[in-house]
Amino acid sequence: MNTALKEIEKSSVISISGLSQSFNGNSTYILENVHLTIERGEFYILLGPSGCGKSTLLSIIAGFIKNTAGEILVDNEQVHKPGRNRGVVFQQADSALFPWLTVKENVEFGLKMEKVPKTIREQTSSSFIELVGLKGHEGKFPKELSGGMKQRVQLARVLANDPDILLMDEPFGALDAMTRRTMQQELVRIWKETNKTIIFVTHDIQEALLLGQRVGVMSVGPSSNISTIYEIPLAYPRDFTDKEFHHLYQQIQSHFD
Ligand SMILES: Nc1ncnc2c1ncn2[C@@H]1O[C@H](COP(=O)(O)OP(=O)(O)OP(=O)(O)O)[C@@H](O)[C@H]1O
Repeated sequence: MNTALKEIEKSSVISISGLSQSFNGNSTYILENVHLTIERGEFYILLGPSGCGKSTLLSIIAGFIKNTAGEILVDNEQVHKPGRNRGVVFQQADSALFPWLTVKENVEFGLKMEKVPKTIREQTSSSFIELVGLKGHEGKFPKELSGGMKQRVQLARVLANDPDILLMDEPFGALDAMTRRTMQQELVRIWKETNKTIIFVTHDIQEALLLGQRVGVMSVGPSSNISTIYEIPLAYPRDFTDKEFHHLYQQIQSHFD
């Protein structure tokens, strides 16, 4: 391997090569020959039509699913199970949060499992509850919260475990348009404040362009892979009425026409 390539591999936090996936011994691959390199601190979008395999790819990176073929390295180690360096945020906060625990208890759950002392748990939950904008709601139960607030709790709980990488699977897909827009703005702020690496799955081109530094467009399945990668040169906060935004939107849309 040449020196330049070695340098890229060293700085990349995720490196996927020749990855393929089928289920139940089926000869049809859902994902076929996927290559992907993600840099530390990057905000990367996986964009593709429904059913192309976005969630499957994210679950492989999370270590929930073992890939059928190819190689996946996170922090230069082969992935074969979930790890503390990866935190997952799901679309449905309702199934991710514990309904019998308060906001504070939900956020502290992982730390409690790790036997982190109470005072540190409290300091950590308090700072992440503040970061996601839920100060004053610590004692509420999930059923007392709106959809957007529940997603904030899920995010605070994942951040409290301090993973380097956030894997987000259409986290705002179930929210109304206004809440979704607020959450997108908040996520960019939180990403900037925490320097996390984010891989964010969506099928919404506007969302992809509002959030990502790079957008990996997945082809229609089966045998899907990342067909084109767009570098998004727009500064944050992004404006979807911007001319360049509109131009990029149309370029990406043309993959699905
Ligand atoms: N555990 C599984 N067993 C069998 N097939 C599966 C399994 N998980 C996913 N699939 C199939 O793999 C394909 C990709 O599914 P996946 O959920 O990854 O797509 P997606 O792009 O995330 O879709 P959406 O945007 O609708 O959530 C689908 O055809 C799905 O039926």
